[in-house]
Amino acid sequence: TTVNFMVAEMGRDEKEWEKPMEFMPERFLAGGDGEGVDVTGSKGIRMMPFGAGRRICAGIGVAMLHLEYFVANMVREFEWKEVAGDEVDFAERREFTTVMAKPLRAQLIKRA
Ligand code: HEM
Repeated sequence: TTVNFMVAEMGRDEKEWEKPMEFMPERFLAGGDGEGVDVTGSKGIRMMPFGAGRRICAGIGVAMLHLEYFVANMVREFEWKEVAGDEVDFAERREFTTVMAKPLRAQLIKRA
């Protein structure tokens, strides 16, 4: 039989996450409820962006390394701002996938 895990619902579980529907990336920093969260599913599963078990993403190591490297460089090199009058809206909008009602239109300013 097919068992379908509702991965998005894991991230909305109030027993696991403080204010799950709020965009709080700082929750993954020291002291936050997501500090050191195991994304491989070897200790427990609170989120599984790369799947889990035998068919877990084969690129998890390279993906985590390069995403951190990429984001760190983008933040170090540029100041990120919303375009005035075109602010982000995190509400969900259904398209083929679920997307943000108004995604970020970023204005990037090169840091001095
Ligand atoms: C943020 C980036 C990425 C995310 C979120 C992601 C996520 C996933 C997910 C959810 C699966 C399915 C796991 C399952 O079937 O249970 C998967 C499979 C896979 N991913 Fe990724 N992935 C990412 C980047 C990469 C990269 C950079 C590579 C290669 C360099 C890669 C290679 C693979 C391969 C080969 C599989 C198939 C594994 C198998 O079926 O045995 N992924 N990935």
